[in-house]
Amino acid sequence: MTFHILISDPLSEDGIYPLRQAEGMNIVMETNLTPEQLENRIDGFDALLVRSQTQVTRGLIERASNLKIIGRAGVGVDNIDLEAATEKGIIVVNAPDGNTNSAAEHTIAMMMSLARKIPQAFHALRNQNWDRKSYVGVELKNKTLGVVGLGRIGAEVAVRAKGQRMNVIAYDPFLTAEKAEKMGIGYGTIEEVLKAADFITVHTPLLKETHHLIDKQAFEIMKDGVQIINCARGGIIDENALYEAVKSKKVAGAALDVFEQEPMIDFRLLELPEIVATPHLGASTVEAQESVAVDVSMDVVSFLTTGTVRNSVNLPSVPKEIMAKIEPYFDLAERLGAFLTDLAEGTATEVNVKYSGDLANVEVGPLTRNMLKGLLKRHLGKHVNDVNAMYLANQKDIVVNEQKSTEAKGFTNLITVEVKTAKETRKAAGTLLNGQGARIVKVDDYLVDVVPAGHLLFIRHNDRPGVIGRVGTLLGQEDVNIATMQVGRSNVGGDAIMMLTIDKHADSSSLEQLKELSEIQNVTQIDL
Ligand SMILES: NC(=O)c1ccc[n+]([C@@H]2O[C@H](COP(=O)([O-])OP(=O)(O)OC[C@H]3O[C@@H](n4cnc5c(N)ncnc54)[C@H](O)[C@@H]3O)[C@@H](O)[C@H]2O)c1
Ligand SMILES: O=C(O)CC[C@@H](O)C(=O)O
Repeated sequence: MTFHILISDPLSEDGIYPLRQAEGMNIVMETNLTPEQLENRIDGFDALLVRSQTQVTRGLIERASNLKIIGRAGVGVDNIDLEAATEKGIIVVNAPDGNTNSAAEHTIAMMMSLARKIPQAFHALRNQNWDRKSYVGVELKNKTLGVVGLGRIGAEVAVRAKGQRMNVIAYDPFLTAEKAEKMGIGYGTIEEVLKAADFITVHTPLLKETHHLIDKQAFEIMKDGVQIINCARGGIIDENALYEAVKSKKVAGAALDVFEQEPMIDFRLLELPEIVATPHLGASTVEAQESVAVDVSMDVVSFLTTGTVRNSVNLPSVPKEIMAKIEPYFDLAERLGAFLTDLAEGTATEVNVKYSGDLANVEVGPLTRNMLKGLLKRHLGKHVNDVNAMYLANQKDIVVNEQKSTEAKGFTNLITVEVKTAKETRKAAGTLLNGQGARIVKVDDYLVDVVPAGHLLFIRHNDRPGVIGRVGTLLGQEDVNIATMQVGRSNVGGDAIMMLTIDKHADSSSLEQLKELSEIQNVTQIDL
């Protein structure tokens, strides 16, 4: 089998070694495509690898009929329409750690350039202007650095700033007093940080909540003569507000690596002598580029060949040791979902899944997603997968509830799925028998023992003598061979069920004839 991989932004050749080395990978590197050319090119590719330049829009995703995975060689995924990818069942992976050090070093380099006006002085010197008066800087020592967003990069910047003997104060919604104390830094609300700092550096992702986090009001509460660094994402700082704040001398200087519109940046900003800038170079080191490309290439190979990834953005990652425990149940969960979608009449409105016994102590989200995949696939088609199953269930207004219990009714593990539709509520439970594979052990309130595979007939009937014989005879006449049969009843002469495994799919006329037999209430065929 060959997988087709398109790389649309420049990636380190050493970094894509895991892709080159893996078998069956057809790698196409086209890094100069316009958005229109990319839309025309994408169809047929299984994987797309990008950095921050390629805009992976809904339009592009819609044209990618075969795309399974998008790899972002870097951290920020704001250039990828995550909702559109999730909707289409495309997994998005990134490389969250590979460029942390480079971005932190770049931030410090930018802060020092700003403090000592190095780019401006160099520019003057290049123009043969030996000017020492205009470029008097300030020391970092004993100044306060305000860090907004103390994640991977923010924390590395804080550590390095302390090395410059700066006082560091940070704001991050997840920053605790213990963590701040351990790092030897102060912490406060965003307002407290903005008020206290001589230098401010932002390290949040660009989200709805962080868009223009630093706006006109934010500048107003800062110290006069504050200096600002943005090596995170354009858009966190409102560029118009920054322009005005620099013009009015409220802000003494700003160092920008990222811009609201890249590469078409607002060049007005660069006309201000107080601003130093680089063209999104935070991660542009040999080491970072190799590292992020290796990370993302490894995840792409792993996903295409084994279906597992380490750094998914739109699918919760499950630790390896937990995955090893739950993976054997994936197939059972999916088959239970498929079984119930055939068994229950009407459209599902609520699905309740109960995990019992051994499964009560593990992360079961991936099992629920597999069950939903089985449940939805019948009606929504093959594109339903682990990535979009929960999303699609929400979209279809299906309420999904998970429950756990240590009590498994004599089984070591049990998955019970109850599906409610407008017409009825149906239930099935399955278990994984040690060494013998999966079994459905209960349908509604009847105990059974059926391998959840192949063609099944579930028949409800009145418990009367001769019904089983008539069903067997009719199926024989229709050339449908019965492989196994289970029977059960609520009480003598009451409601009863038959669960048959048959060797081939029974055609609709055979099913109609079965339904017409006396004492038969209902016949459902299930193909697993
Ligand atoms: N310039 C570059 O080339 C470059 C390179 C790498 C990363 N980045 C960017 O740097 C940023 C940080 O990356 P990271 O790897 O440290 O991410 P991260 O996820 O480790 O850290 C982000 C932090 O921001 C915090 N945060 C979220 N909303 C916040 C808010 N409203 N106020 C304060 N804090 C908030 C989060 O809690 C988290 O701790 C991202 O935007 C990333 O895209 C840029
Ligand atoms: O691709 C790049 O060089 C930028 C990467 C950086 O912005 C990131 O978010 O990881």
